[in-house]
Parts: sequence; structure tokens; C-alpha cells
Amino acid sequence: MSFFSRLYSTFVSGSTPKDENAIRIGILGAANIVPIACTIPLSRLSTGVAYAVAARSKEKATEFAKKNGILHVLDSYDDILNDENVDAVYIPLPNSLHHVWAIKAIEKGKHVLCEKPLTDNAEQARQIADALEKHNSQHEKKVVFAEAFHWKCHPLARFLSKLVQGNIENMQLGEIKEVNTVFRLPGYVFKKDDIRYNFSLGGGATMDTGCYALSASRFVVQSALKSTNIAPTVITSEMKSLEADKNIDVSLVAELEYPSGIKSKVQAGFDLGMLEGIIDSRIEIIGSLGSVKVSNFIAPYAYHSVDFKGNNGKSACEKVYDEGHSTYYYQMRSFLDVLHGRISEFSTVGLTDIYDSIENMKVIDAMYEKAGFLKRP
Ligand SMILES: NC(=O)C1=CN([C@@H]2O[C@H](COP(=O)(O)OP(=O)(O)OC[C@H]3O[C@@H](n4cnc5c(N)ncnc54)[C@H](OP(=O)(O)O)[C@@H]3O)[C@@H](O)[C@H]2O)C=CC1
Ligand SMILES: O=C1OC[C@@H](O)[C@H](O)[C@H]1O
Repeated sequence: MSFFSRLYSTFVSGSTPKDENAIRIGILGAANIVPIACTIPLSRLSTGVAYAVAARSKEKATEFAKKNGILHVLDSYDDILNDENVDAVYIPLPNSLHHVWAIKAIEKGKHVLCEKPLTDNAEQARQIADALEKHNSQHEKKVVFAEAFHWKCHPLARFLSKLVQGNIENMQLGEIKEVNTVFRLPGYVFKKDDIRYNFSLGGGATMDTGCYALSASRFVVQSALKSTNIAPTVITSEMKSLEADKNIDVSLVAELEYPSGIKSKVQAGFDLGMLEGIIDSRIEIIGSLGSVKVSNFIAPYAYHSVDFKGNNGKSACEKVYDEGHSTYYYQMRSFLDVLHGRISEFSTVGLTDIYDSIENMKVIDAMYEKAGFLKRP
């Protein structure tokens, strides 16, 4: 697939016919991210359908449904949860609302794909896990729950996982010593009233781009150690705040250390300079035998590269597009495959389970605390 075909399939709807047992997805909110993360991927899959949407305003939901090929418009988010035709929900609400709607959805027996970061803080994430455990222990039909770290579902992430385990022949890193990750955007891409600049809605750069950079650091370390739910200690954390609101961080630089001794620097922010482009997302992994730089791990479907340099002077470069779909397509396909019982292990397809989400939120809490900022409410 060429660069333009990859972008076309990311941003333009398809028209794949639906299977009879396609999973019917209800969408809570007419959010900006819905087309790229939900309705366009669904339009390209036979296994799921954009069944219904509700928004705070019915007029907005109606227009949104028409534009994005969603079959039904309901009056409220609760109506989506109460509709027995809805099998699963996608939650693209502001961060502070994920907690309440995720728990309500679980209690109604709906499967959930919830946007990142999962919650405002780790305590709320734990409460979602409690609700999930309670529901699943009392019902035969088990609710599947995933946080939408889409980048981990792309074939590039699977390649990285193999790479740090020493399974890519011409890219031997040896023992992993250091993992540095970055996700920065320019602040001007968001309006002043954006949810990301609103403390009570769970805003802040550490919440928004920081949760990804942290997820990348943890993904690499967990893959290298073939382990799950590992969280590093926050050694230092520095943040700069918005002039207009001292609670809203616009940049993060944190130094972390994993229990195994691996060190990690995580950078995030809405602080990308005019001359630095429109996105800075990368991973650098330093091992005893060589190092690797991965560009654009967040949106690898647009472009990316994996550049290896061995201590022996040898180098190699890889690009991993596979069928060329977007990270969101792979995420939706994985989520639906799990619901159809075709896959039982989240880790094989990159979906993020609730216990991984809790650990991510614990580190975000610690980053805020160490930097002298309030945790999100
Ligand atoms: N996976 C990814 O790549 C991305 C993920 N995200 C995540 O998705 C979520 C939504 O982001 P985004 O689409 O940019 O958000 P939007 O600004 O589009 O807002 C999302 C929805 O939240 C509701 N909402 C907005 N403002 C308020 C408010 N003041 N009080 C209550 N509800 C409000 C609205 O629902 P209604 O329509 O009912 O009025 C709106 O549709 C966030 O968690 C974000 O982190 C965002 C972008 C990319
Ligand atoms: O993927 C993303 O890129 C832009 C961010 O602001 C957004 O919230 C995030 O999910």
C-alpha cells in the first residue's frame, strides 16, 4: 500500500458488508475522535457495526450519525446502555467522564472500548477493575474491557516486541539498559476551551500525550522481560504549566526506573516548537549490543522507521506496514475478534487490559505528585 492509500483508508469510510452476527457498537458522545477511531474502522470491517450514538444534544447526534454512517440515534448515553441491541460501547468522552460511564456500562453487561487515559487517577481505574471483577464473577456472559491504546495494536508494536526479545536477526540489542520515549504536539493545535486544557475534565499534557509515552516505555520493558503489569518508580518529574491555569501541565520530563534496573526518560507535551513539525513521537532503546530509534510510533500508518545501530558498526532499517491499515483499524479488529471469541489473549493483539491500565494510571499519579501538581480530580 502506498502512503496515499494508507491515509485514504485511515480517513475515508469503506463499505464492507456486515456479517449476520456483527457486534453492534453504541457510541457515547459525538466526539471528534469517533470517525478515525471508531466509525471508519467499523466501515471497513464485517465483524462490527456502528449501531447507535447519543450526545448531550439530539440535534448534534442526528447530524453526526448521518455524517458518519451510524444506524440509530438515541436520546441519552443511558439509553445506549439500556438498549439491548447494543453489544458493546465505545467511550470517547472527556477523561473525567470515563470512570462513571465505564462502570455503568459494565454493570449493564456491555463490552467496553474506552479512550485513553483510562481515568483521572489510579483509584478510579481500580474501581473499574472492581466493577468488572464483580460483574464477571456473577454473570455467565463476561464483559470484555479495553483501554484504547491503539498504537499497541499496529504490527509495528508487535515487531518491536520481537525486537526487544532478540528475535529479529539483524537487530540484536542484547540486554536492554534504557528506554526513552517522546510524544509532543504543538499547543496551537488545540483551542483554548479544549478538554485537554480543562482541569475538571481531566486535562493536562501528561494525561493526554504523556499516557502514551509512558505506555510505550512500559510496553518495551514488559516485552523485553516477557512480563505484564510492570510499573517503574518515578525518580524525577518536571512539568510546566499553562499561564492561565497552574493545574494544567503543558510539558513533562520524567526519569523512571524499573524494578529490573532499566532506566527510562519519558517526555510529553503540548510544547512542540514552530520549527519542530506537527508531531514528535519516538522511542529510543539502548541495549548492551546496540540501539534502535523508532520514529512515529503513535501514527505509524502514516510513516515510521525502525533504525538499528549495532556497537559493531552494523546498521539496519525496517518499516512495518503489513496490510497498511491504521492503528485504529487494527485496534477495532482486535477488539471485535476478542468479542467473537476468535482470540482469547489480549497480549497477542496489543489490547490493553484493565490491570495494565491501573499501573499506567499509578505512574501518572506519581508523575503529578513528584512535579508538585494536583492529581486530576
Ligand atoms: N485514540 C486517540 O487517538 C485519541 C483519543 N482521544 C481521547 O478521546 C477522548 C475524547 O477526545 P476528543 O474527541 O478530542 O474530545 P471532544 O472535544 O470531541 O469531546 C468529546 C465529547 O465529550 C463531550 N464533552 C465535551 N465537552 C464537555 C464538557 N465540557 N462537559 C461534558 N462533556 C463534554 C461531548 O459529548 P457530546 O457529543 O455528547 O456533547 C464531546 O463529544 C479523550 O479521552 C481523549 O483523550 C482523543 C483524540 C485522539
Ligand atoms: O492520539 C492522540 O493524539 C492527539 C492527542 O491530543 C489525542 O488526545 C491523542 O489520543
